[in-house]
Amino acid sequence: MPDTSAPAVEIAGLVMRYGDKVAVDGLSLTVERGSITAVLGPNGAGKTTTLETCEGFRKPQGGRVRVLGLDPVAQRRELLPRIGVMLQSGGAWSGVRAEEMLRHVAKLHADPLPVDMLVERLGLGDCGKTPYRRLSGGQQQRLGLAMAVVGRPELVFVDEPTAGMDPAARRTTWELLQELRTDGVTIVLTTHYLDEAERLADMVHIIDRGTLIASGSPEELTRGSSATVRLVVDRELEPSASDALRASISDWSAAHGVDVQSISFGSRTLEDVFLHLTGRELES
Ligand SMILES: Nc1ncnc2c1ncn2[C@@H]1O[C@H](COP(=O)(O)OP(=O)(O)OP(=O)(O)O)[C@@H](O)[C@H]1O
Repeated sequence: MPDTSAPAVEIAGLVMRYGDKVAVDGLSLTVERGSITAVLGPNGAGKTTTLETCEGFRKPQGGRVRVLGLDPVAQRRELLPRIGVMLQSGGAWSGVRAEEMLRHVAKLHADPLPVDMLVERLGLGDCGKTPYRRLSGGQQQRLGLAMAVVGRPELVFVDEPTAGMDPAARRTTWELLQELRTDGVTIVLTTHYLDEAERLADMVHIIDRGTLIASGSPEELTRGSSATVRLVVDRELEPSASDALRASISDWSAAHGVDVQSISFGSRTLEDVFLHLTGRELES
């Protein structure tokens, strides 16, 4: 019987190397069931390597990984029917037509989602007869996502799901991921897009150089401390208004003996969080 009480993913002290290069350096994190969890980090942070280890494509060189309570390498046959995987690229034969590929994958599953519904939902109708190699990058991504979810998995791993997509395709993809979560599917995605993590994820794990540097909901991570005052107004301020505000705050602070360390207009974002923690920009 599957263990339904175990977290969706448990990673404890994971170490992964390529030769001398340490790609994942003692990473520990947990993914709760039914959540959308984003693993956020810059290029080369170790996101894909971590995902590939969870998917059973790589064996941990140190530490322990459990997915739905199972060892992804030793219990791969048991795990595979319960997870969906969207790779960063590829995953289909170059000459196969998009819809044909999806129907083929659907047939591998006991109770697949209706292919027509997925084709329609992901806007793949126009390119259903197009060979895979002629699809645009965004279309290949959407087909990859459809292939990952067609088997009604409990847990889906998606690597950079919207990389290279136009804004409309990104929105469609986000909506589909949110619908899956509503249906109880757990989603683990990697991204280096801050807005994607902020808009979509219930939980964000920020990793850098193979190590976890912060975890929390987007609200928790961007909240700041009680020493941070955030003023939200209902319209854009003209430059003169922010000058006047600055002057008033400065007068008030002087009168109350408060030392204002910084005033910023606009909110703290995950980019600020990353910069604060690492001293580097995420999307450089
Ligand atoms: N097959 C490989 N051989 C050697 N080094 C590798 C290999 N795959 C990844 N690396 C290195 O391991 C580190 C982590 O790579 P990984 O792809 O896991 O990071 P990532 O966070 O997914 O990056 P990206 O956003 O660019 O995909 C990087 O320094 C990368 O260059």
